[in-house]
Amino acid sequence: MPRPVLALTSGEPAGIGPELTVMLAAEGVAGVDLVAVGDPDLLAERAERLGLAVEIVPLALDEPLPAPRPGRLPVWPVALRAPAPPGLLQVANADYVLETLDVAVRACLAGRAAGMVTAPLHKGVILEAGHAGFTGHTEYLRDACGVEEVVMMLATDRPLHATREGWRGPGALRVALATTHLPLREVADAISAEGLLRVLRILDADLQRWFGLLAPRIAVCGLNPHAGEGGHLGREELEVIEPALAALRAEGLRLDGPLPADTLFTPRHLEGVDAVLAMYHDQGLPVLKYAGFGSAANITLGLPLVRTSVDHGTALDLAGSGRADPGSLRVAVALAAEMAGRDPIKQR
Ligand SMILES: NC(=O)c1ccc[n+]([C@@H]2O[C@H](COP(=O)([O-])OP(=O)(O)OC[C@H]3O[C@@H](n4cnc5c(N)ncnc54)[C@H](O)[C@@H]3O)[C@@H](O)[C@H]2O)c1
Ligand SMILES: N[C@H](C(=O)O)[C@H](O)COP(=O)(O)O
Repeated sequence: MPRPVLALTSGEPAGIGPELTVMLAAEGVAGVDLVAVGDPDLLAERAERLGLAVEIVPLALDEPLPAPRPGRLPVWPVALRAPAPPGLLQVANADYVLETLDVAVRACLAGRAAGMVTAPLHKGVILEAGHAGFTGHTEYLRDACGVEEVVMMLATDRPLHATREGWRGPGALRVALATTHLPLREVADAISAEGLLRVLRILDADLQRWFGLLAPRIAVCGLNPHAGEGGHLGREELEVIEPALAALRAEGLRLDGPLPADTLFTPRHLEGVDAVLAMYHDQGLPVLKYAGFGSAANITLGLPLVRTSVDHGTALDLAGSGRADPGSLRVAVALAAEMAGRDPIKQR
């Protein structure tokens, strides 16, 4: 089987993305043709700063890739708009970051890459550059691919309580989100039965498609403490979540809940569960990151392409220091390669 080509966008240029990219290139990735998307001079500078011997090979999208070897990094070039010293965000480089995503999407949709892996970007600086409404890769890729709904899911291969096979197997912890990046004040209003139907259908379908989990079992969190305490602590469970789950059960989905989130994330309740749907970002992701920060990956479900990402942000405090841990990037690349090899449906 040919090695999958993966496009690795190097992320916010002032953050740790460029140095993680060259770290990975220096150590090499078995079984994958990794092509960075970013500024070749920036990547060369970060490699030199870290004392890494990395041969940067700029290429046009349609040029053949050189034979992969540790220390060689093919790059689909995108030019920085302004110098990018580590740790110092430049509004002028927001368009550079978005262009790297556009190039990777183009490569995937044209069949040049089997998937994309993204190093972290900085949402704030992209908003400051005038891209109103920007909320992250997830929704940007949804729009770039022309689909209506996507789902953010993080998975870790080292869950705290796992006893078995990691993120590939039944011991994995996978947490998907019903809502992503919005102020907490707006969360309750953003949860609708229609939205839950869309999210859970995508989650169910893509756990099968990308993870090979037939008839996955999904545990759904309530929104309120104790899942609303029978309506005394909020009525969203009774009026929104339960009706949506009932409709989906009638379609054959295997759903538990809505369950109190605090006890759902305990070993006994996670037993046999393939994924948890949390109602909002900080209901689900702190648990996931506590269990596996540094060895987890972020996956966008619902896209016509493979996209994985790291479990962390731009870490401006570490940028340029060489102290950032490339563990999550390794996991994101390995998972993207596995997903690309599994997909039986090339296009939705
Ligand atoms: N995939 C993504 O693009 C992504 C993911 C998360 C956050 N972000 C963005 O990153 C920016 C900064 O977010 P934040 O400060 O909340 O989170 P962060 O992950 O950048 O940093 C949180 C803490 O974790 C540490 N850390 C992060 N990555 C590390 C690594 N690889 N090795 C060692 N330590 C690491 C940092 O030094 C910091 O102390 C924000 O704009 C946020 O939106 C992007
Ligand atoms: N919520 C994600 C996390 O905490 O890791 C993250 O911000 C990434 O979001 P995008 O993949 O949409 O950029």
